Amino acid sequence: MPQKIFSRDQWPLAQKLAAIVYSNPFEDERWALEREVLGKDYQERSRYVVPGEAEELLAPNLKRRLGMALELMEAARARLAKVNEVVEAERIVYENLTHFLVYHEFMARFDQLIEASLSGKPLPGGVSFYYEYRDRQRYFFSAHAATRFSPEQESLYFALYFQLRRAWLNIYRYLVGGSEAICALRARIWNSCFTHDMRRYQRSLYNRMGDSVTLITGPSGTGKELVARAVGMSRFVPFDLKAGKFAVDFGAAFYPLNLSALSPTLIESELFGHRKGAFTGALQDREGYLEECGQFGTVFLDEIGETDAAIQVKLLRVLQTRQFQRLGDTNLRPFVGKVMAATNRDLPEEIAAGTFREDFYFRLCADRIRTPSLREVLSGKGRELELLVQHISQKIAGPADGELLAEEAVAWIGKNLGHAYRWPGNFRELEQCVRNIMIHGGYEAEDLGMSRGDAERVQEAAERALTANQMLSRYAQELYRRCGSYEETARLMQVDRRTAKRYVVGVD
Ligand SMILES: Nc1ncnc2c1ncn2[C@@H]1O[C@H](COP(=O)(O)OP(=O)(O)OP(=O)(O)O)[C@@H](O)[C@H]1O
Repeated sequence: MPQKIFSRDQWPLAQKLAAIVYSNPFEDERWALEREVLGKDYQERSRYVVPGEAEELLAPNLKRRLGMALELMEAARARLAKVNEVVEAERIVYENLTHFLVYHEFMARFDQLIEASLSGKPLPGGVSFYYEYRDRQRYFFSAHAATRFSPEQESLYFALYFQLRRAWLNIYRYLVGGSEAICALRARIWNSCFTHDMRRYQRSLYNRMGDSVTLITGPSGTGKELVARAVGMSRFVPFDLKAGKFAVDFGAAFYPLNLSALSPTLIESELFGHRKGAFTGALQDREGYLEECGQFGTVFLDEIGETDAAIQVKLLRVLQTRQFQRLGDTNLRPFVGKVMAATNRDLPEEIAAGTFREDFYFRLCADRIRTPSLREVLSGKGRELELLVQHISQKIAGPADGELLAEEAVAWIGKNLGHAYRWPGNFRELEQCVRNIMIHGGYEAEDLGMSRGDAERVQEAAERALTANQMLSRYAQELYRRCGSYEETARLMQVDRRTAKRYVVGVD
């Protein structure tokens, strides 16, 4: 007969503490759970955090939760040693809380590994603290046969929690902001790493996520590449027990390729690799990214909406069969990594226009993430603009002058652009705006006055005697190019979506 290891009073608390550990840290429900557990002691967290700020701001209740969990676990451990059979649900919570405690004890050590890898200098000599970590797990797990694990399982847990820490830091490190839109984006990225069910992920999905392609869409300059890096660098990497280190260096396992910047032959050669002599200039055999990236790597196909039909077919085949050939070679080679793709185009619209293959699209969209426009990010309450400008100013002017530059830039933007400015270049434009303010004391916004592009268009209209409809069509095409969606184009033109599309596709 299975027996309980948590007392009747402790059990609800133990369950909730474990649920927090396995919930998405960027979702509101998780914080609601924390509030429930801590009651009047709960401290609100700051959403407005830029990378590098103290962790306590993000997780102000962590110490208290750790204290509570440790107390429960010591009592449960003593009971566990005395029972023959343990209730399964309690065993699971006991295991979950062990991970929670041990992970936090070793977090700083994980951070050292992460920093080293991101700085391009992974620590030599493997992971020295692995056995300390394992022994601390064993302190709790060895209390009963039901919670003892094989060495492989122990190292799997170690690798999973290293992944957890990487994901957490990567998401915060790259994406700045505390608006609803950015918080929702962070939560979405977390799901792309661990799914919405982290217990299932830990049980069975951790080494299957490479099978799902992640597609990132959103207007230009909204951080699609940042998102791709955050997901790609947060993939599961197993710990090699024999070698005493992780199977690959996560910091070197991300392979970005901008498809709009390269010719079709170069794209193929970069992705698929080639045999010596496959084309002029192919002086020796070469591995492509699909091969080089290996099982734990990620190939990021940026600007996927710009690829020509032939490449779309080839990529579709890779995703369907998980095999490919080097250029000029007949051998089929397996592709075992993950693919991510990004575009600012509206792919369903591209499909309707016949420029993007539908079957390819449905191979790409197993997991979709949309990055919000800067206008959307700034539309909520709060001091989001200040926060973003501060982040940018620190980056470009350094710690000594960052603060001052930020104040100057926020004041300038408030006075000259105001809330109505729509930031067509999104985050990238904001960066350039701050730089201009630093260099020239001001910024010539695209929406202010007539930009050179607009002037040229007016001149063209006059010379070629464009009709009003043709003129509108040029304008609509320009808007569509910048924002990538018919909805947004329609909103900016203040017409309905069908009309906007008619102008974009062309009325003459
Ligand atoms: N939320 C954000 N937090 C911090 N930096 C951001 C954010 N969004 C965008 N950026 C910055 O904006 C710039 C553009 O980002 P990125 O290149 O990832 O955009 P993109 O969406 O891939 O653009 P494109 O479609 O033109 O390729 C980068 O310098 C990036 O660091």
